[in-house]
Parts: sequence; C-alpha cells; structure tokens
Amino acid sequence: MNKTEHTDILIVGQGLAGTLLSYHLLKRKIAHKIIDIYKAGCASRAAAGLINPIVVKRITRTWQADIFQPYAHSLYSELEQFLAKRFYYPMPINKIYGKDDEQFWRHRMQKDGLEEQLSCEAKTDLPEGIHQPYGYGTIHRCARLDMITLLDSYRQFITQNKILIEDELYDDDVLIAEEGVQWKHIKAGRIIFCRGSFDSKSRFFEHLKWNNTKGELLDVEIPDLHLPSILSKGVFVMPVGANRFKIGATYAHHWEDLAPTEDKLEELMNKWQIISDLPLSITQQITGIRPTLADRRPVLSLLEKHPQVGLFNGLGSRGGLMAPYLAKQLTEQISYLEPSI
Ligand SMILES: Cc1cc2nc3c(=O)[nH]c(=O)nc-3n(C[C@H](O)[C@H](O)[C@H](O)COP(=O)(O)OP(=O)(O)OC[C@H]3O[C@@H](n4cnc5c(N)ncnc54)[C@H](O)[C@@H]3O)c2cc1C
Repeated sequence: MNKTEHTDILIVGQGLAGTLLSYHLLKRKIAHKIIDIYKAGCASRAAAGLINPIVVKRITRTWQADIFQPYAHSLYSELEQFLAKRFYYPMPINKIYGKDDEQFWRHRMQKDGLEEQLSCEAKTDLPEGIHQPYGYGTIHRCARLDMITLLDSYRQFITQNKILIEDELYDDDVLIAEEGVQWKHIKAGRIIFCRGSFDSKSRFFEHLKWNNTKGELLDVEIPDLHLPSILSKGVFVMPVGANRFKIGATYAHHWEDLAPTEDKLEELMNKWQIISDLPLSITQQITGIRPTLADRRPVLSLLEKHPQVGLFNGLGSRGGLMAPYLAKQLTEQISYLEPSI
C-alpha cells in the first residue's frame, strides 16, 4: 500500500490547460501533481495551433484579444526557453480576398482602430498555384503553436520531476473533505479539473451548459507549394515544415464517434480547391473535441458548494490564445485564497 502523499494542488488533465496551469503554479513554487492519461479526442493533440486575435469573417478583435495576445506571445517565448524546445512560430495570416473584401477591411480597420493589426492593401504576390483574383490582405501578430511538441516536452519535464502521475481519474475515487480532497494515496488542498471535453460528462460539472464541437483537419503534403505564412479563405492552410501543411478545420455539433468522416474530408477538399488546384497528398485526417460552453466563454471557477474543487475549461477553438493568461489568473486566484502556499 502506498504511503499518503500531500500536495497543494492536484491537476487532472495535461492538455494545454493543465500544462499552462502547472507552469504557472511552478513559477509561484506551489506544490502540485498532474494526473493524466492519453485519451483519444484530446483537443490539444488534434489542434492546428493557430493563434489569431482577429475574427476573420467579421474583421473584429476576438474577445479580450488585447490582453490575451501579447501575454500569450511572451509566455510561449518564455516557456520555449524554459523547456529548451521550439514550438512557437510567429507568422502572419494572409487572407485571400473575395470581391469586396479590401473595402470591407479598410472600413473595419478604421472603425475598430486595427491599423497595427492589419495590412489592407491588396497584394498579389502569393506563390504560383494559389488563386488570388482580388489579391490578399494580411493579419499580423498571429502564430502557430505546435501544441504536441509543447505538451510532450512539458510531459518529459514533469515526469523527470515526479509531478506527473500517469493514471485515469474516476470521479468516484475523489473524496471531498472540509480541509481538501483525497484521490487514492494523495491528499491535496484543491483539485482543479482540466480534462477538456471529458469534464462535460463529470458529475461535478453537469450543471454547466456544454456545447462541445468535434473538429477535423488534414495533414497534407503539397510538393509544389512553398509558403512562409498562413493562408486563409474558408479554411486555413498552415505550413508546418518542408512541404507539409495543415488544412482545417471543421465544426460539428453532433457526431457518432471520434472517427474521421467522409463528409468533412469532402468539405475541406472543396474549400482547398477554391484556394488552389496544386496536387496534394493527404497523410492523416485528425479529429478531436473542442471543450466549449454554450456561451463560448472559458470557465475558471471553484464550485460554490465545494471550493476545494475547481475547473479550468471551455477553451473552445481559441485555447492557444487564451490559456496562457487564464492559467495565470487562476494561479493568482488560488494564491490569493491561500496566501500560505
Ligand atoms: C480539430 C481541432 C483544431 C483546433 N485548432 C485550434 C487552433 O488552431 N488554435 C487553437 O487555439 N485551438 C484549436 N483547437 C482548440 C484547442 O485544441 C483547445 O482549445 C485546447 O487544446 C483545449 O485544451 P484542454 O487542455 O482544455 O483540453 P484537452 O486538450 O482535451 O486536454 C484534456 C486532457 O485531459 C486528459 N484526461 C481526460 N480525462 C481524463 C481522466 N479521467 N483522467 C486523466 N486524464 C484525463 C486527456 O487525455 C487530455 O490530456 C482545436 C481543436 C480541434 C479539435
């Protein structure tokens, strides 16, 4: 039988949310453990990792973008140094214009003060093979976050430092007491769930209105395309090294299982063909579930009835942008509530 272990915080789930929360706790020297088991459907291992503070369709800032974007930029750069690994690649998005888009962009730029964020003047110097009848405009301050490399290198760190417990947590094994929680042989002051879409099935969080979406994207090789930035028109085409790209992503509110579907493959290929008729070969069709609440806002909360139990979730389709700052906020909230840790 294992001897009882004590820690301040138990994190459940090492997706993007759990990883960044752990890093912030570490920076504040707050003792914690992470329980995680690889599960199909994990969003962070499916994500393309596009970080874009602008809603492309409407050309407006995403919610709290002015806070999230600069913070994400500095935190990922810092984390790259900490882990001695590259996974954050700042690069612009070039939006291929439709007929009246340039005019619309100029209007939106003036209305919302987006001068530093956008270059509206239509350019036409995209690589050969890309259809650009009306040219393209550029969104700056975007990036690609290689979430798998981030998660894997952080996992190596937490394994070496005995922070990771590779196990599956079942809600029924969590005992809640006045002074904290207990799971198996570990006693902690709090437990923070970061299980992404899996939390929507938890008895602790069934009172929330969940509206998860299944997403699919393609890993492809396009031998004749050399692209230093991300392209967008209906879908994004994101360079990930050599002649490899990610094309995505789709949204479905109802689904049978996690398997890739013919429908979504067709949808993505049709949209790609509007962008280009260059030949490509598909190496993988990836699926995952975006953890989303009905109001499409993130949740950072402690249960009213049991403040020993917390949730960091609802990152939806913009986890890469929002999670760094939100993880910091949650860590500050925890430190404020328990100044002794
Ligand atoms: C196809 C697709 C494309 C996307 N593209 C982008 C993008 O371009 N940009 C962007 O910012 N976001 C994107 N997203 C969204 C992004 O992936 C999410 O916002 C974010 O990764 C959610 O992270 P999370 O940590 O909350 O959840 P998850 O990544 O799902 O992590 C949950 C973790 O908990 C673990 N777990 C679950 N249950 C248990 C249990 N009982 N015991 C132990 N461990 C458990 C899982 O294995 C997993 O490791 C995309 C998502 C999908 C599906």
